[in-house]
Amino acid sequence: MNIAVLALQGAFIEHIQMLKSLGVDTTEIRKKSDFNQNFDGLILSGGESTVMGKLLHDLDLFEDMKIAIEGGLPVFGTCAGLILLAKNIDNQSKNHLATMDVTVQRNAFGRQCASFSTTHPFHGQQIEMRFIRGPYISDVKTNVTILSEYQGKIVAVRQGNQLGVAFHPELTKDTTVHNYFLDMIKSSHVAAES
Ligand SMILES: NC(=O)CC[C@H](N)C(=O)O
Repeated sequence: MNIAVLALQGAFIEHIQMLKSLGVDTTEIRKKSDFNQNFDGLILSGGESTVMGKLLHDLDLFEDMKIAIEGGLPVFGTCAGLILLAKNIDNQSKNHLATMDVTVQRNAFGRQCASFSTTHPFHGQQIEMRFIRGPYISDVKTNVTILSEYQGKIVAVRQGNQLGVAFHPELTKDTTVHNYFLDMIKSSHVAAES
């Protein structure tokens, strides 16, 4: 298995380290030609969604990425990565890849100094969740499955090949969410073969 990680800005190194600890190969996406290689899934890390969104355009990666995700490439967005995937952003007019039928509210849990960690269920399993200026998901269409809510706010969702979380699993030692993503990819392979 080989997972591409958008490596322009933000917490991408931590995703790469976690994937390596799970025995998964990684491809860093820094320029358009990196995206032509073969990989099984894509991770969009936390960071600053406005910066990453702009860089995707500047580096001419935007269209290729949007087409690949819409064509079924499994994608996992954490925090700013989730914002990149959202079709609607409540407190901002400009969206980015807009592949996921969710509305997000940026910086919904307060400023950097209001960052916190908690133990909370994700898809029925208690995991450590670390929130750093994270968004929450204020609305989803019926084709979106809610995987976690924290204090009445949706913080993890899945829509087909797309997984989005408002927190930072890559900054903890808990591999549950990454394993969930890897299982999504494995079952999409099985579906494609049968
Ligand atoms: N930790 C994060 O990824 C923060 C996301 C950031 N607030 C944004 O809107 O892009």
